[in-house]
Amino acid sequence: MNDPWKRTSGESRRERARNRKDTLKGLPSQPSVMAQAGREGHPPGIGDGRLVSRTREIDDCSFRAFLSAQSAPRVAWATPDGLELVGGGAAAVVRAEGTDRFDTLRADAATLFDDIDADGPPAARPRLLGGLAFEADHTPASPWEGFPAALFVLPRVQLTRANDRTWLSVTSYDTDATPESVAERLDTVHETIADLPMLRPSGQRPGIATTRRLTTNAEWTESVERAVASIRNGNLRKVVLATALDVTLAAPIDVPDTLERFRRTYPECYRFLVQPTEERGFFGPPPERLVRMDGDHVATEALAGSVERGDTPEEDAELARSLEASDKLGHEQALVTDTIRECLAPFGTVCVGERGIKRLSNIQHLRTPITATLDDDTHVLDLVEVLHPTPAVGGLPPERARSVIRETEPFDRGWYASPVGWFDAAGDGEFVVGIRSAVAGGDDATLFAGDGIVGDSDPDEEWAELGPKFQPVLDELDE
Ligand SMILES: C=C(O[C@@H]1C=C(C(=O)O)C=C[C@H]1O)C(=O)O
Repeated sequence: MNDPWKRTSGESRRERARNRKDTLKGLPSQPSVMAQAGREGHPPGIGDGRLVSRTREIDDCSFRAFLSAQSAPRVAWATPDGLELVGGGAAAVVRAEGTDRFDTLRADAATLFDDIDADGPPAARPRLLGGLAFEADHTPASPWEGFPAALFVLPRVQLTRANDRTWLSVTSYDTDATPESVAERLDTVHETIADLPMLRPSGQRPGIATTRRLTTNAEWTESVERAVASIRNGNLRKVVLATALDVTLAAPIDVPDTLERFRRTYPECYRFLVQPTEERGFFGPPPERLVRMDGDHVATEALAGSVERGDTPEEDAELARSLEASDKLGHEQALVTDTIRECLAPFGTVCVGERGIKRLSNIQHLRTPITATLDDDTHVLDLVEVLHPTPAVGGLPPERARSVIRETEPFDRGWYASPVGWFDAAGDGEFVVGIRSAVAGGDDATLFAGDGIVGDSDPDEEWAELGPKFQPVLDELDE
């Protein structure tokens, strides 16, 4: 039988979306596209709504104040090269569970974006923002309540900042959405923006009452030794083992404020927030791009292998040299580069750049830039699906590493180390790897940090390497 989810040669993305949509109409399952702009209790089903988005350029304003004023779902996205998005409420939510979660996302997004009516510049075009859990069979238990296996939000109201310009967008997905009604709502929201204070980050950190490592030093040592033995006897080549840190805060966390402070402390990193409910948000300043797709151009990177920063420029350079000279770290990082190249090869021509150093405020990593030119019509989710998890956060062989992770880690990774980002109606988008991150709300935060383990890893050295990976979020929680 013809499988409507698989691409047949010569079929364009638009045709594929149509075919999938036809298939979806016949499916008895719960619709995963929920329109939430309309009257309560009567969301239009898949394909019933119409996506209408209106955008206008506005004077710059405080994105932090805007984000704070929004009710959940709330999303934020900022790139080191200057694109910033913050959104609140949902015109629509696309969610998916299980092993076919990427198929569901692509199909439902195609339905949502079909027949789209949007004005405004490309920077402010409608995007679905969100992410996925590390594992497809993820179930949202504590601390991940509200986070399904995949969730993307098309914000009802959104601010966009790019090239020193700012836009406000209002979007609706409803049976009776008209350009006029959405434009009217844009007027109303614009008036409220004018009243927002120009908030700077307060510098007021919540403070830490208690911390609890979910893996003890002894357990870590045992896990690393077991992984090393597995690697030495040839069952495994690399596995990234993570640890979690439960933090009880002295006062409730202000996530928008925390996020804003990363702008100054980690300017070379991305910043993101995915907050499906009022209770908890997943956020952080990750340094690592999973993939960016713009038309037929793809950019990604292999980031792995770490060393601390030095106190002086000389010490810093010396540490960088030791990173570049280390056979162990070079091997650990080369596995990531080779795997990414192999994953992308079926999609087009891959070009692996020269390995260098990525310096963050508190750590340095080996980094190889990788680009590709696509042969064919591709959706960024196709690339996310083949790349996640790269051996920078999973391991090799992928399935064996995943089962080692599941058997070893005494906590749920949830969305940690997972793809977080956005995609648009054309299937373009950008995703980071959700590391240097935490899930937090009220007085609780859970932070995550992981390390690549290879045949000559030393448990104590790897344990010491976890500290700098908790540090970005931990520093912002501590008074
Ligand atoms: C897994 C993490 O980071 C990853 C692991 C690295 C390593 O093992 O050296 C370096 C960068 C990241 O790819 C993390 O920060 O939690």
